[in-house]
Amino acid sequence: MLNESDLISIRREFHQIPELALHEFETHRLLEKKIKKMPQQFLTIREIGELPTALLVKIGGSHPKRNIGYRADIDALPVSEQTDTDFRSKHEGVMHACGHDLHMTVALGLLDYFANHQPIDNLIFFFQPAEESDNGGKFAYELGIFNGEWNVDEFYGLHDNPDLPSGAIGCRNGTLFAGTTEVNITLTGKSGHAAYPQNSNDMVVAAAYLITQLQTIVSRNVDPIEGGVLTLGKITAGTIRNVIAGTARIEGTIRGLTQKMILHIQKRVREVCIGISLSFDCDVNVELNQGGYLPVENDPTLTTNFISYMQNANNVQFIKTEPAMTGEDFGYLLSKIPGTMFWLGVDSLAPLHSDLFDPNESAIWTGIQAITGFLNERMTQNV
Ligand SMILES: CC(=O)N[C@@H](CCC[C@H](N)C(=O)O)C(=O)O
Repeated sequence: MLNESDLISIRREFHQIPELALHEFETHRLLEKKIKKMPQQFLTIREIGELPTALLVKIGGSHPKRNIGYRADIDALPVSEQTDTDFRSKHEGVMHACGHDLHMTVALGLLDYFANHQPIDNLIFFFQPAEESDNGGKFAYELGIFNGEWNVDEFYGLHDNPDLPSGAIGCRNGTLFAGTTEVNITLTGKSGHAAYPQNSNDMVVAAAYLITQLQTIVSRNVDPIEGGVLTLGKITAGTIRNVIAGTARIEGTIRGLTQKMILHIQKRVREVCIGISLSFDCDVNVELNQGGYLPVENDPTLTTNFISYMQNANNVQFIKTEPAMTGEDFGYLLSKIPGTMFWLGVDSLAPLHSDLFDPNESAIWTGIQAITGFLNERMTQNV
């Protein structure tokens, strides 16, 4: 069986080979390599042709009453790692800045445990591509991969949390994560010579005003008690200092804990863009709902059961958490299959998505102990 040192080494292997959504080929191969080293008596590996970097693994139970699913996302982010660790990313411009390397390692630890200790129920592990973008979970579900003998009766999954103590389990009933909408805005004016601004329509200036006005939506049009987020994470405009940019592109994301709030922010984004179009006499094209994620809604019954176990387990530090404005495409799977998403504390000084993100690896072993304990308890229950 894998011990804590083995698992930390595995995490570091994954950390060095981060890959973007739907391009997790090296990661897929490493997952397969690790899984094939485990006892194969109860274990079945399934490839998915239309989603080649995904992996499904079933552990056959001794007296199965249900199929319990566990999901780990496997993709990374376009971030240039700035940590000075000796196992930093070998893929320039790509980093596991959201801790999905740690998610995979916890899942492998669980899989290894149950490959060595046959569970009562069937367990189905889903190593999922494309959480950060491209809706990997929804794509997989719509392929029908959970049909037939691979159906999942209840689904569990975690996300690492840099603000919780290492190894702590955080959770709440109801909404855990926000819903999201990706925002793409293209401004089209008229390019020209830097020395003759009167003959052009400068989209750098229009974009600057647009961003400033968009950032009044949350501060002036949203109930601060309910909250909402509009982040404009990427802007591209211009090619060189002495050419006036005829186009600009802004990419961002909307977050809200209710669909009503998300639609309200979407409406204001469109209205502000119309205003800029008029005031700068330019075309402003707005694309919304690209890759939007549903809020993560925890199933009341299963989550009450999960929280009850974690609150009473001797080896678990449980923390009841507030809703978060992070998105997670696990929200789609939980809209189809009841289950629970929860946090695993990793005590990182740098936040998620930071180029200095550095989770405490002790969380891996602690998390695996807590989750195996919960799953073993769950499989003895007749509800
Ligand atoms: C846990 C986490 O960081 N999730 C991502 C999900 C991204 C959703 C989508 N691509 C968007 O940007 O809205 C997050 O940024 O919260």
